[in-house]
Amino acid sequence: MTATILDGKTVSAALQDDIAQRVEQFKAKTGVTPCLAAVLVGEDPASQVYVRNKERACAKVGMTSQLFRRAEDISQADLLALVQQLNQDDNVNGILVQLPLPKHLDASEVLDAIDPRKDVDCFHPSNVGLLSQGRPNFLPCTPHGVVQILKHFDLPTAGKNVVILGRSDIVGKPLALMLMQRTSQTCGSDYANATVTVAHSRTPNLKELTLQADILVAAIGVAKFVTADMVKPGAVVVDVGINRTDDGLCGDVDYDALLQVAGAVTPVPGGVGRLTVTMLMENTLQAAMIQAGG
Ligand SMILES: NC(=O)C1=CN([C@@H]2O[C@H](COP(=O)(O)OP(=O)(O)OC[C@H]3O[C@@H](n4cnc5c(N)ncnc54)[C@H](OP(=O)(O)O)[C@@H]3O)[C@@H](O)[C@H]2O)C=CC1
Ligand SMILES: Nc1nc(=O)c2c([nH]1)NC[C@@H]1CN(c3ccc(C(=O)N[C@@H](CCC(=O)O)C(=O)O)cc3)C=[N+]21
Repeated sequence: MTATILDGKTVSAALQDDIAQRVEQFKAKTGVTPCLAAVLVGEDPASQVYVRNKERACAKVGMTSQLFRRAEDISQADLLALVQQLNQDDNVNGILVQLPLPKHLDASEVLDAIDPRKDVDCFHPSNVGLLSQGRPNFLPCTPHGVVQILKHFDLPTAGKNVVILGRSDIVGKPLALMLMQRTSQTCGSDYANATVTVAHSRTPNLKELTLQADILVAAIGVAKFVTADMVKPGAVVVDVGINRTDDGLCGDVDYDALLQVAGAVTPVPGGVGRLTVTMLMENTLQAAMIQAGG
């Protein structure tokens, strides 16, 4: 058996064409060009990849992007002041503060300071609350990207056992929230209604769990952690990991070995990461529309 490769590039290109058209219409109607501001403190490698690809994608769909690079040793007060400045800037529709932030900074305080209407990452407590209640304002980019890939390849989640490795606020937790709902805001009830298990570093007997998964999502940040013996034959494997190794970028799953076992698998690069960027473009357009009054 050779797994279907869930190519994120095709999915992303189709969605970006649609976003570009809606950006064009929005511009024609309002005269406003949606603008995304990203704040990058220090030099986290995964963030560098993200920042580069975001700038390209903004240009592609007809939006503007601004990057605010700050030194590793920026103070909490200076970073909060930057966020306030972007909150108040009417030309900025979306604000994204790259994570992780250096250890001396209080990330929660910084993320809480972002105007919820510009919170394109969906990190603000009010946006997370709305998401958990099934009435989201923004959908978090990476989890939304995972759902869009599954939809594109006609792999519904309803009634399926989904096992998510990782419980972070950026991937594992919001993805679990989305998939356990009765319906997905963008993809309907077939792309929700899963039975979700979330595993983490304190989960014993991980392999017993992963072997139960119809859909296995890896988001832990450990290169090639998921091996072929952990996957049920025919299962769908979604690899969210972005790890930099001597051989380039690689995900959290042993991709080559899994091709012989899984029914379908996302590559890294060229998988979920592409969709994260694209769903960020979608959220920036949504933010601009909300700020323009509907
Ligand atoms: N493709 C994309 O668009 C994106 C990719 N990423 C990538 O995804 C990966 C995960 O990112 P993120 O969620 O931010 O990571 P975090 O480091 O915030 O969280 C990692 C999670 O994995 C768990 N974990 C770590 N090691 C193990 C293990 N050996 N067994 C079981 N669970 C484990 C941790 O458990 P515990 O909670 O107990 O510590 C934690 O819940 C990274 O490679 C990151 O670069 C991130 C965002 C977007
Ligand atoms: N506030 C915040 N929000 C995030 O969503 C966030 C973050 N901080 N910090 C870093 C992680 C990581 N992340 C990636 C997104 C896209 C690619 C991406 O474009 N990946 C391409 C890479 C292609 C390439 O250039 O080689 C791919 O996988 O095909 C990678 C990584 C978002 N993150």
